[in-house]
Amino acid sequence: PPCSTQTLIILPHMWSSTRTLGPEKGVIHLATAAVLNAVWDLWAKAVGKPLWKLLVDMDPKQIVSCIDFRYITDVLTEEEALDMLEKAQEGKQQREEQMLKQGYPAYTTSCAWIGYSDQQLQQLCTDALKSGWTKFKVKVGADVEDDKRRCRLIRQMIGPNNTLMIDANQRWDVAEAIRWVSNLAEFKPLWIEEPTSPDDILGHAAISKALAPLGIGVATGEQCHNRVMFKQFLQASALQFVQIDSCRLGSVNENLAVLLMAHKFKVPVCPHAGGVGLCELVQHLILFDFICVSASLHNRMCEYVDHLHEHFASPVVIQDAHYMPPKDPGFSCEMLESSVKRHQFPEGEVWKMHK
Ligand SMILES: C[C@H](O)[C@@H](O)CC(=O)C(=O)O
Repeated sequence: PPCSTQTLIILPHMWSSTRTLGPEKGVIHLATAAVLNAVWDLWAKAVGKPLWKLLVDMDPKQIVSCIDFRYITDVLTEEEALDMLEKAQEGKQQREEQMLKQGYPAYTTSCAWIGYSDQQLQQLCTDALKSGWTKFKVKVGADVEDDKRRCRLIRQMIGPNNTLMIDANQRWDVAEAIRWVSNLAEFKPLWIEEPTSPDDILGHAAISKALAPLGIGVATGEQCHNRVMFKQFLQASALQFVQIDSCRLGSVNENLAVLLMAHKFKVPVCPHAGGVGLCELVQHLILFDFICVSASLHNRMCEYVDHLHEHFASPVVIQDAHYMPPKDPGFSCEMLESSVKRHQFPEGEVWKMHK
């Protein structure tokens, strides 16, 4: 491969040299993550495997060697991680075959962005139900009466047995979040996503405790910048759904640490994928999670949004609301040259059109 495992081990430790610009957060962390994601893409391409298969075929010791355990050994040691991975070897082949056959369950965010008219909601929901979707996420937080109307509309359309989640994108303070979500409890959301600041771990814990009697969980993670924050969210029982992001965390390496910590705390991972290319990348990580870590699909689902896939050389394949495992070698992150050219700032035609 273009880089040995050794390289993937050393690179995370390079981060410590940029600690004044982070550490392990902000643009430095995002940029380092992008470089490492590219290295994982090259490695998978070099061995002719989609990344999920490269990870699944790796020995547990090799997986563990890619993880930086600094700052998380109080909840997950290298020995515990290895033990978990070795235990999950049992049934691995069957789970891989299950994924190849049925794919990984997904939910859609594409029916209910804030600002859609009721007619749009109804049409998009109708079309999604016809395509086999059973899990729907509704954006909330602008106006509580508007949220009630939209959630009522969606719940009426999808029925009582399908799954509804709500997402506030960090809108509220803690008390406001509890009040607002309690007003939406009648629609039985499985989770409230990003109810408050993504940095407020104890705030999430208070919201989680207050909403538990209503059967509503807390989901967060798309803006959670590193494994140390996820560790504390898990320690504080501040979330019931871990929403890893393939580009926010320090690449595959740090996502591996979070998948294992979530498994240790028995908290399901439901990845964030609401931005360009995020579906393409994170599908690899959640396939690895099911096949080699959690071995469970209970309360687990990967986000899907239906935009911008046309810009990728290996766009996601969704069948009956499931992510079908990628077949092309790599991390599915290669963008079409034509798309890159058109969107190149400031000479690309997309920019010239708006002059
Ligand atoms: C586009 C951003 O990722 C965000 O707005 C989407 C989001 O919060 C989600 O998909 O969840």
